[in-house]
Amino acid sequence: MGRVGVLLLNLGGPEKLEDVRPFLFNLFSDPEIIRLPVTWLQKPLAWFISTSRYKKSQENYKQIGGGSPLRRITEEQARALEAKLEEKGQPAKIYVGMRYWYPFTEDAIAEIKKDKIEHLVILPLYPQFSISTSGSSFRVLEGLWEEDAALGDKVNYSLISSWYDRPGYLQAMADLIAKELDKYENPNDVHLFFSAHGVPVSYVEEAGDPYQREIEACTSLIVQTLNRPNAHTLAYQSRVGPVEWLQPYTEDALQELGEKNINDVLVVPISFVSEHIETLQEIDIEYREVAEEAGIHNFRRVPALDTHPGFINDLAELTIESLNNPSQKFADVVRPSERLKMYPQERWEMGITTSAEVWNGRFAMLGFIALLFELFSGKGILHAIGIL
Ligand SMILES: C=CC1=C(C)c2cc3[nH]c(cc4nc(cc5[nH]c(cc1n2)c(C)c5CCC(=O)O)C(CCC(=O)O)=C4C)c(C)c3C=C
Ligand SMILES: [Fe+2]
Repeated sequence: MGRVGVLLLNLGGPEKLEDVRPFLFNLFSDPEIIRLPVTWLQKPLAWFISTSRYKKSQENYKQIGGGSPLRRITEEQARALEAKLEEKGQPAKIYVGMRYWYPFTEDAIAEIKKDKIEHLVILPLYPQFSISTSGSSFRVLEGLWEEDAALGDKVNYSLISSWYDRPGYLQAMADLIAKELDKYENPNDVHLFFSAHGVPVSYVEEAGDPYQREIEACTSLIVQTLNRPNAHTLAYQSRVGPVEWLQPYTEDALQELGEKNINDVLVVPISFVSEHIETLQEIDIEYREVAEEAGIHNFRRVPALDTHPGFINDLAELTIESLNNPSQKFADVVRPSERLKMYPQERWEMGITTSAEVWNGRFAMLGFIALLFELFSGKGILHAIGIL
């Protein structure tokens, strides 16, 4: 076999407070995150949302030390995987490609070309597939392959779309949970609270995203592997915007546990394998407050896998299996139809409803864009009637 590379895909995160706004702009420019009926509105909308959201988001990053640890942890995972592959007799160079911040996926591919890699394993660091995460990174890669015939000719790639059911990963998760459970006075009485990152319902119901199915299957498999008598709940966190996301929402599920007088809750984050803002800030700070208010006073969390040896070993085995077996290609991966509007919600309801708010938002945005246009061009209705 010729030169082997592994491309680890991840979301990326702002490393400094000044990065937050351009990071959010990149995120909301992605049509797999927000899709509008007219493509030319995508960038103005991304500008509008990132501008209105970044201060609040900066406050959250301030609470975790001023930036995301995602790049550092992903690079540590890359080094650990490289060492494990070497140990297993399958040397490979590992690359990190982030979707919304440095090092970008495009830069990783430029390195891969420069290094003359012949076999590339594309491995997203998301255990479950979603159109909004692995799917979005695959789209970027597919575009690069289409643009550059030399890539297709020289780099033989192997795509892994999800791996939530791997026994090594499940065992690593079960080990982490068991270790935390055993720190409680009565481990069997602790309620396990699986918290997954949410996605809008339309992704699953209209675009056919397998994410919810994979999250549910993953939760059941972890519970089976753990093999303890603890009760458990699955809920979805990190909702953004006015549309309906997967339910139950984490805050509602915590409220419900509080009403049932459950005091010992252990949160298990399952959509992501590294510590990041949604574990360190959202769960550890925001949801802890929600839990306290709901009467849950012993609220703890299982740490993310990061460079857990069993997990890294499983990634190495997955890489070797993928090199030896034919795998999926970009065209095999679930994608929404180009015409599908994934946000905001389309169903109309009367009264002060989500739909009404969405339409208000749309009109406000159009008005805002028209105002910007007038300010820059000096032409328009406000000039005509003498207001500007
Ligand atoms: C499997 C994990 C993730 C899914 C699914 C996902 C979907 C998704 N996310 C947003 C909006 C935001 N995500 C943000 C940060 C963020 N998202 C994930 C993972 C998933 N997102 C991670 C790991 C991170 C954090 C990176 C870090 O900095 O540590 C943010 C920015 C943070 C904030 O301002 O709150 C936004 C916004 C949408 C809309 C979406 C599905 C459509
Ligand atoms: Fe997200």
